[in-house]
Amino acid sequence: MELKHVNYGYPGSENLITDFTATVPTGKILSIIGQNGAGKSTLLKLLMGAISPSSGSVEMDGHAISTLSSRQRAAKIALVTQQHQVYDEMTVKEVVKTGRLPFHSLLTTISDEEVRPFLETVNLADAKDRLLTSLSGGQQQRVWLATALAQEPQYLFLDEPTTYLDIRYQHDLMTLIQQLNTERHITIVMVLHDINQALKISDEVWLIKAGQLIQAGLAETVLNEQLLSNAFELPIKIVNIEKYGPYVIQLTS
Ligand SMILES: Nc1ncnc2c1ncn2[C@@H]1O[C@H](COP(=O)(O)OP(=O)(O)OP(=O)(O)O)[C@@H](O)[C@H]1O
Repeated sequence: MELKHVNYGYPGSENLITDFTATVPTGKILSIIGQNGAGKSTLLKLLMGAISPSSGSVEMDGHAISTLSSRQRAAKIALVTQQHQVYDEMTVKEVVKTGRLPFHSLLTTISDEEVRPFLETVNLADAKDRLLTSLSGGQQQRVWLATALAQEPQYLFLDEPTTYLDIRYQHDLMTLIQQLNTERHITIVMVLHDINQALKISDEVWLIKAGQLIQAGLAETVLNEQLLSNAFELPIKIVNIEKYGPYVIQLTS
């Protein structure tokens, strides 16, 4: 999947994404890093085909993403975001069944058996009959992940997946994401605010600033003091912690 010379501005706004060219590494974990408002979520929307570039192209397997129907896109790409539709009256298993809709015409034809493996993957099989709203924030996040996995995607996009999660859930989620990548060969694209998490989990990083790519490449190469200080306009130092590796610290008091 790649972006070629992409420009994009929201209707009525100035251009936001500027001449953006980069390739999503197939089968790897990619993190997009940059300041609030830099355009990270907009890049995910462009990659998903949810919005179209004003110029340039977004391609998957050599074809413009815009040529695929929304059902075809949903069978290849799944997204987990913080902005959820309201499903007040739905049980956990019913929510996960919505992830199977690219393969069915009606929700009612999807059996409980069909969604069980996805609930098991996120350790929520026992909660299948509970109302979504009765679960904690961290559990609900896992329901959304199960729903995305039910799409059996080649690409899994996660927009700030660790927001609202405690450090235990964050750790469990990152472990699960790594498993999905290594065992199911799902290409992962994540927007992350925690640079240390990105450094630990990502194969590659896109570092962006004001809608432009500063640098794309291997995580440990891109996440260096100079480029991070430039992207965030803050003094940043990277220290080496024994038995852990590089750790990014921000030097303002
Ligand atoms: N639907 C929209 N209509 C108009 N402007 C938008 C829309 N969505 C986002 N923007 C604007 O585009 C810019 C980039 O937004 P985007 O959500 O892509 O940034 P981001 O890097 O993901 O930010 P954050 O880290 O805060 O989530 C922001 O200035 C935002 O206000």
